[in-house]
Amino acid sequence: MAGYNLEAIEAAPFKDDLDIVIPTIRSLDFLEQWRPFLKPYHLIIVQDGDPSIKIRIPDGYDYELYNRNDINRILGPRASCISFKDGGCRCFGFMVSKKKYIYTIDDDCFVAKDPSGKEINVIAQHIKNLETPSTPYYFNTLYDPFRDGTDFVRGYPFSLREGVPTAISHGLWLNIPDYDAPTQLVKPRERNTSLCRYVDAVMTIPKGVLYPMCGMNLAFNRELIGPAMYFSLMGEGQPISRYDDMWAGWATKVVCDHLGFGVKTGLPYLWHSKASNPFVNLKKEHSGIHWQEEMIPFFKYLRFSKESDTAAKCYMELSKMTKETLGKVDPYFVKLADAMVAWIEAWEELNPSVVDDKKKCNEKDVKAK
Ligand SMILES: O=c1ccn([C@@H]2O[C@H](COP(=O)(O)OP(=O)(O)O[C@H]3O[C@@H](CO)[C@H](O)[C@H]3O)[C@@H](O)[C@H]2O)c(=O)[nH]1
Ligand SMILES: [Mn+2]
Repeated sequence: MAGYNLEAIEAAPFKDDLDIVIPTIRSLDFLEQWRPFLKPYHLIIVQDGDPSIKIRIPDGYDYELYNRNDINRILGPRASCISFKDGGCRCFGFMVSKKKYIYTIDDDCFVAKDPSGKEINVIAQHIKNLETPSTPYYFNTLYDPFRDGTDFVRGYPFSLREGVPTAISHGLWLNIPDYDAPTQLVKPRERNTSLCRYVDAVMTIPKGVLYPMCGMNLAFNRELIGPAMYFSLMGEGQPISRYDDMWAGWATKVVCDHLGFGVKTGLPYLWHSKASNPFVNLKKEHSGIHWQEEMIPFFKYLRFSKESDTAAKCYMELSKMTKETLGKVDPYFVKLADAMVAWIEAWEELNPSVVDDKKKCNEKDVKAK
């Protein structure tokens, strides 16, 4: 793999460039097992539910902890855009981070082993995925050409071999797969534990193709796509749940396609341990199962204007399109569209440097002319 020193990426944990965001309603004992891999990093823990409950965080980790009182204090009226009693609250951690990369993981996920029995360093693999280009415009039949021991195949145009910057790295799961409730109900004992289901591949999701992004083993470049990584309004008071990450996945994919960024899926795997209750999940996600037949064509056919040249501008335009088109499906989408605006306004208030720098550059350009 020309030009990329995998050993350097493996060794350099990028600890000053990456925050780990964990949504939780439980204690964080799962971090004990992750210590060899996650301890060097700064954690942003978003405690959901009752803020008066004290959660236990294992010693030795460097972290900041936010509960609902903190979210309300920091965001004021805009706090209503952050889900309550739903794992989607994690996106608050994306907003308050100041780092280039985010890795987000659920608290029922553990270290998995690859077919050789070696423990998988999810951070090292995600960083490799994010630090090497994506190839969304032409499919490479040997999958990720930037991995050690592989390359572009014959017939791959040299004009496309530079690839594009990678914005998102979507990891997978052994043991409990991310199934929806109906599938869980008909296949209650299905486990992804046989090594033949360990697919040793990383691939770019082609431009124009959507995918079901799961939030439990996910990394992304905050500077490229952060403002669009809004885990939509779910949980208490909302008619839909367990679609927070799906919405974020569809939205970030269309924004990446528009801005020329890439999305990869595949390695790394982790071990998902907790099968949530399929009957509870059915109640939570039934609207999503119905509405996704409308949401997916909406994302598939939408087009951004050329003026939308940043993730934040795309997201503001997406909010308008959501209200106009999906608002006819259900009033929930009108509320969601407003929440999307509040999210961007809050993001820009907490992250002024990027927005202001862009404005200053533009003003300088104008003066120079
Ligand atoms: O009200 C809540 C519920 C959960 N959390 C935290 O969010 C994650 C995920 O919770 P859990 O593992 O119980 O949920 P799953 O049924 O496995 O589904 C989630 O995992 C993915 C799909 O499998 C997707 O991320 C979710 O749909 C944990 O860290 C909980 O502590 C919460 O903050 N608030
Ligand atoms: Mn889970």
